[in-house]
Amino acid sequence: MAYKHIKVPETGETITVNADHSLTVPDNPIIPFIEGDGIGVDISPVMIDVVDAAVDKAYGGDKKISWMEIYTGEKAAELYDGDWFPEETLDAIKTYSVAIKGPLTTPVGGGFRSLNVALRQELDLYTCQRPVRWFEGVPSPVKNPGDCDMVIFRENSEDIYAGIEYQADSPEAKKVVDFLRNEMGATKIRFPENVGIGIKPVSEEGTKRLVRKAIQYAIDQDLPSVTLVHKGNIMKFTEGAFRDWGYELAQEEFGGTLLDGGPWVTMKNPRTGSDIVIKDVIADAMLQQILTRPRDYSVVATLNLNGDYLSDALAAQVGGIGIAPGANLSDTIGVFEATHGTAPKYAGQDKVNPGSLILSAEMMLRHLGWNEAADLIIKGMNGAIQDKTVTYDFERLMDDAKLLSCSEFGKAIVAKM
Ligand SMILES: NC(=O)C1=CN([C@@H]2O[C@H](COP(=O)(O)OP(=O)(O)OC[C@H]3O[C@@H](n4cnc5c(N)ncnc54)[C@H](OP(=O)(O)O)[C@@H]3O)[C@@H](O)[C@H]2O)C=CC1
Ligand SMILES: O=C(O)CCC(=O)C(=O)O
Ligand SMILES: [Mg+2]
Repeated sequence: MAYKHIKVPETGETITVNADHSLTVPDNPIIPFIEGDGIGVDISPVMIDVVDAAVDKAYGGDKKISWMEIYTGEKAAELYDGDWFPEETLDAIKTYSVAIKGPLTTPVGGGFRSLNVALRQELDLYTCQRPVRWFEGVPSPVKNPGDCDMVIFRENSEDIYAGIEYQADSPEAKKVVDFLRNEMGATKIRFPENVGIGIKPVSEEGTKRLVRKAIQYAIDQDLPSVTLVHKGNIMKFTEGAFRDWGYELAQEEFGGTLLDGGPWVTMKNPRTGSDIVIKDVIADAMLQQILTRPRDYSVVATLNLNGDYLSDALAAQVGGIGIAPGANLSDTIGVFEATHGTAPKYAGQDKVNPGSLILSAEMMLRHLGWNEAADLIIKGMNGAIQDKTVTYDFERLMDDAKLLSCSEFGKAIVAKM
């Protein structure tokens, strides 16, 4: 395909997705990357260097990634005459099936809607998978950070992130308010004359496909529980329905049965025979449970906004969003990205922790089946942290640590592979 600004590497092949959604990965796959805004310029090149070193060391030159830059955000706006979200970026991700991205800026209160959310929606990347684990030696605000070992499955395509919102005083908001009051009998809009309105769609299909992924992950990794996190006591037909559909799915598709009359469900792992409990926790209680009883939680399935909050809260428990990775997944496409944003005050200073994006790449390598290279990244990360050669975010909380720049930390990881 001829692109306007994307340069397809001269060497490299396309990853193919098979009918059963498995991947056929050539030894020299083309992988598109978005550098990202803000600190993207710092962390993306370091991620690429670390991944290249891990792949080279693991396979002695038999495998190699051909990186292909694609554009969204500020760099796209410059290249594509003000188009922040070029169509050919989406085309490239669809063609090459696996991509990785740096963070993208979203203005608050007005301006364009999130490009990150738009990517997830346009490509139907309905699962946001964010593992939360502690690396020995990483400074943490809690006493036993190692007790926190969870994987968040955040629904990534629905909820208030759908962006159906009407500004206060706009004709649209007035129309919706009139409809709600006059046709739906809504009497509890406290200030109907001057109110912004947001709509929160949550569907059975959207919920079940996410919870299915979470339960399947618990089966594949032989984990003891899946916790549905919701605010269903207040938002009964959206968050409450999420819980009910989750329990329903566990029974209908995974042979689960009610535990002591319900609502919790228990099921056998069909692979290992061990018990998996499907349980639920209301979202506010969950935010204290993760601090007081983290060992009770393993896989977490939740809605979009709860998942956003939980991701950063859990990341803080194991050392911060400097090492919080993630993947956005559809059934056929994977776009890997850090949990953090563009941290604009640090942009271009070669200062921040590239760990989140590097660990997102580590997830990407496992997605490709390149586990040997992924293992080397973990080994390198562990080694650099144990040597106390770290970026500012860890150094400021550690005794006797050596402060490294973003790029130096990447080199320290490579040296420890
Ligand atoms: N997926 C994406 O692309 C995301 C994009 N965003 C966007 O990013 C922009 C900025 O958002 P903001 O709320 O400030 O959140 P950020 O995650 O960008 O930054 C918040 C704070 O987190 C810490 N931090 C972030 N990244 C790193 C890192 N790599 N290493 C070390 N510390 C880090 C810094 O803490 P400290 O000050 O303590 O050093 C930073 O000030 C917004 O436009 C937002 O919409 C936000 C989240 C995700
Ligand atoms: O899109 C954004 O700007 C923020 C997204 C975000 O916070 C997240 O995905 O965790
Ligand atoms: Mg977030």
